[in-house]
Parts: sequence; structure tokens; C-alpha cells
Amino acid sequence: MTVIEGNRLEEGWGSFFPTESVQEIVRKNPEVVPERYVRNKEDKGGDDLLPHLFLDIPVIDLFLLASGDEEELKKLDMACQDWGFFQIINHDIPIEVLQEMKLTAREFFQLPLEDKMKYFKAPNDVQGYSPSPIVHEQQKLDWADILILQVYPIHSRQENYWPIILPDSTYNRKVIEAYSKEASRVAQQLLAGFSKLLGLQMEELLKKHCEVLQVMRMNYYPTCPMPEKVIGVSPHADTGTLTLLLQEDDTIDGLQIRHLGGWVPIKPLANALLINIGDVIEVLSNGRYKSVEHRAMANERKERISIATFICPNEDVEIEPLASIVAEDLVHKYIKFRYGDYLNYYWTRRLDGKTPTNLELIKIEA
Ligand SMILES: O=C(O)CCC(=O)C(=O)O
Ligand SMILES: [Fe+2]
Repeated sequence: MTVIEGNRLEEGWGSFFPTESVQEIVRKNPEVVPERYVRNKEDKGGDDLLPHLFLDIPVIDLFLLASGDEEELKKLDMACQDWGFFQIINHDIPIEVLQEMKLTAREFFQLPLEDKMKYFKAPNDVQGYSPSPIVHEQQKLDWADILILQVYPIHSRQENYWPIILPDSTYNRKVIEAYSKEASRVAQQLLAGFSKLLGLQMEELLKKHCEVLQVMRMNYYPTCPMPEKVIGVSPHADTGTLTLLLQEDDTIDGLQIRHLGGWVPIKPLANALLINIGDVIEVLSNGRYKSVEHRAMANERKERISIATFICPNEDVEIEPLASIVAEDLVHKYIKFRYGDYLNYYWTRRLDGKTPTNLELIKIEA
């Protein structure tokens, strides 16, 4: 069964209305886009594309950054002020680990529906397989299916959602584990860079997170006969600290980021990771760095898979602009908040089915 009945709406960010798998919709009828997926221009955030700017998206050499290279640190500073996004090369994640991770995501979405349904998200869970999360019965839907796994801390894992794809093997779990470990190391190196930029001791940003939460979200965007009518992931900014994005196929674009009022399509560099900063860094930096809106578009030619790793503080951590920056800026641009309350607020704001302006509640008007 592909449609799960239910119209319960509860407080909190784990409560979604399950809908039909988009992959199944396309498999059953590849020529049709059901009405609930059809978006108008406003829903999509406009059509103003700036494709010529993609070459300007900064590329950071992680090896140089981690070795304390001042030029690279400056590049990171500019990347986060001007774009909120950058690609990293020389990250030292073995190619096999990247490839196996991509293959694992592909193998999962290629499973027959009955097998994928074994990992279907329970109504109040965040983890699990489902179509893109929704919180409102009338909400327009995204053209994507996803699998969310919380990887760290280890005690937060819901093992029942971790796919076992090859018979009698834990191969895929090992792959997810190996990639996540590397992603965690890369995130720590980036946080060490941010610590320096924000005038903190080397590891201070990491310590502020207490127990870092690391969540993997595998996104599957099926082909669409009318890609201009739908949206893979609605415009949003990420709520966490950092996001690391691995894209399965360098030749398929889909991700677009907000820049100078328009949308810049990202062309993935082979074996690079795309990084964006989330709301937490925006607040800690007192708005110096921006958590930038982005969206994923569907494609007529080929399905697309991306694997996002979100690095977030523990929900009990309190976030506020760093005192040293406020002292320089002479203004506190955001109020202090508990991270878990912020997430609840974020999901409640999404009730209207519109793009939430994440930081609007905690922003202090100038
Ligand atoms: O698939 C992509 O390129 C973007 C996904 C994304 O923005 C997300 O998972 O938060
Ligand atoms: Fe995102």
C-alpha cells in the first residue's frame, strides 16, 4: 500500500501527514504530474536564474585550511559572507567511501516499494523513509522521497530505519557509518576554521555543541515530465550549523542557491562536497555569515540523488551571538534561544505550507 491514511496534526517537528511516494507516482504514470505537486511561480521563489554566476561559487581547499593557511581562511570568510555556500576539495575522504555512499543511496531507492516500506517513518518519528515531510493537509508537495537517519550521537540512532540492502550483509550500514565518520571529521575541520574566524579558540565552536547531532538525509528526485511545474525541495535555509552535500552525479544539476536576488544553479565539482552554513552560524556570527536560501529542482531527463549531512547542536544548547562579535558590532542582532525550541518553532511555522523565514522570530529589529 502506498498511501497511508491519516490526518493527525500534533505539535512538534515529527508530525507529518504521510503521502504517496513520488517515485511510485512516476513509476505508475510517468506522463502525469498530480495537481498537488503543481507549483506557481511564487511558491517556487521565482524564476530569475543567474546561471553565469555558478563559476563564482568559492572553492576551498580543506587541506590548506586545516594546515592553517591564512589565504584559505580568508577565502572561507568571504565565501560565508558573500555566498553562504562553497565547495570543498582536498577533503581527504577516500573516493571509494564517496562512491559506496552514493551507491548505497541508489540501492536503497531502487528497492521495491514493499522493501522500502519496511523503513517507513512512523508518524511521530523524524527518522525513516517517506515522501518529503509535510505538516499541513492542503500543503503543496515536493517532488522527492527521502530517507532520514540520525547518525550521531550513536544512542540517538533508530536502527530499525537503517537499511540492510544486500542479503545477509551489513554492507550498507558500514558504508553509511564510514561516510558519516569522514563527514564528521570534515565538519570538525571546518568548525575549527570558523572558530578562528570568529575569534574563538581552535575547538571552541565544537565544544559549544556539547553532543553534536549529525543527521543524514538522502534525497531522491524522480524524473518529472514537467520539471518547470514542480519543485524537488521548496526554498528553505538549513536550520543547523553546517550542511555537507554529496551529489551522486556531477552531470545532473538540481540545486539552486539564492544570490543577488536570483537563483544560481550549482554545477557539482567531481568528488567535491558542497557546504553551506545554517542558521546557527548566522546567529553566532551576529549575521556576519548568512544562512542562505536554496531549493532543488526536478529534472526531465534523469532522476537525481543527493545525500545531505546536517551538523547541528544538541537541542539543549543555547545559541546567541558571540560576545566578542557583539562587542565589535555594538549590536545584538538575535535573541538567545534554546536550539530545540527553535526547531519546534521552525516546524510550526511551516504549518502554512509557505517558506518560513527561519530567523524572523529571533531577529532583533534594527
Ligand atoms: O538535494 C539538494 O541538492 C538539496 C537538498 C537540501 O537542501 C536539503 O536536504 O536540505
Ligand atoms: Fe537544505
